[in-house]
Amino acid sequence: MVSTALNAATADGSGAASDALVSIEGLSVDFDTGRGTVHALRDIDLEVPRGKVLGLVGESGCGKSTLAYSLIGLLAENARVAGGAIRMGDQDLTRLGPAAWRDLRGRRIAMIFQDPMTALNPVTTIGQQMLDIQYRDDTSRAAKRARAIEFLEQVQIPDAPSKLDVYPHQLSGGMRQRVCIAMALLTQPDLLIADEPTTALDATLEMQIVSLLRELQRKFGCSVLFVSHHLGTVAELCDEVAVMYAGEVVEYGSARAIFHTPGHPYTQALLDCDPARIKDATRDLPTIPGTLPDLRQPPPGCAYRARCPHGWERCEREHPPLYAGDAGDNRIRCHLADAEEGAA
Ligand SMILES: Nc1ncnc2c1ncn2[C@@H]1O[C@H](COP(=O)(O)OP(=O)(O)OP(=O)(O)O)[C@@H](O)[C@H]1O
Repeated sequence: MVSTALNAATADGSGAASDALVSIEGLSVDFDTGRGTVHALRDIDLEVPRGKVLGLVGESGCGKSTLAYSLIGLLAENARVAGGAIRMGDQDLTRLGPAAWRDLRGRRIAMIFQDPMTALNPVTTIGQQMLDIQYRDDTSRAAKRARAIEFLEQVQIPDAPSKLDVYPHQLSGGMRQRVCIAMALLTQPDLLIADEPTTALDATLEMQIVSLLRELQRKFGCSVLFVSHHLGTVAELCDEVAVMYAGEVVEYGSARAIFHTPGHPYTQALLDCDPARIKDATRDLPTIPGTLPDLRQPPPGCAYRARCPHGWERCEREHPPLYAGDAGDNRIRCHLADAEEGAA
């Protein structure tokens, strides 16, 4: 079956009907700074498939968090949507005002953060915070309390009723992140955004949280946007993957295509640098030579050109569109994938 995330960007631009929960269409986001405008997202086309996990990977500074925060209306004050739309149902999220966002956020779209303390109020008990989230529900306090306990049990917190009375600092980091997941799922959102949710945890806890997320995503049927540096975690958890570079999506497709037949030289380089894939433990960890371009002045042509081992003159001159990849269910922003170029 063709991946749902691909339907909006069919090579011929026909935009076949798809089962996307969210369609990001030509989204561009700028940050205004005293030293110029940072073009953090440039013409992003992507779909978050309904009931699946979409992974977002790429080097630090490529725009992953900006994309994630765009989807929940939490961009920094100096951010500006410079173009495009984020469609969810009949709404364009880029046009929502504060009241509409308050209605949507936490109810239909929820987020878990890298540092659970970002989301938890340090001076309020876990129980009170979980009651507060249910303020819209027309149920008794006892029913809300029971639901809070039920969700703490869903995230496998032992002796859940007793945890309602504790403060966040009384829990371990792993337990705090479980509480955040319980709080995020409490309103049964359609979309859960997870921005590096396991980075602060050790490897064992990371795997526990990832398998918990997978189990809960299947149970609740929500869509998940999972932002991570850890390719192994993304491979474990995600159905589809978007690879970002310098504010653009440079490749996307099924996790199978991205990890087994990567088409973009940048995706290949990312995989080559993944510590989990390097068999020879005595070797120094390889890195991708060069640095991200200055996003105040993104280069014309291919943004990866200066670091790419394959680049040629066309890459400097012509910005590559998303071409269909060999895997059949991936799209690649690289002239190497241009079938006509190959045929020439
Ligand atoms: N508030 C801001 N003002 C100015 N520039 C910003 C702001 N927030 C992010 N940026 C810039 O936008 C670009 C994208 O940043 P973003 O945080 O989205 O990347 P990222 O891929 O999530 O990185 P990381 O993995 O380190 O979180 C970077 O060049 C970053 O410096």
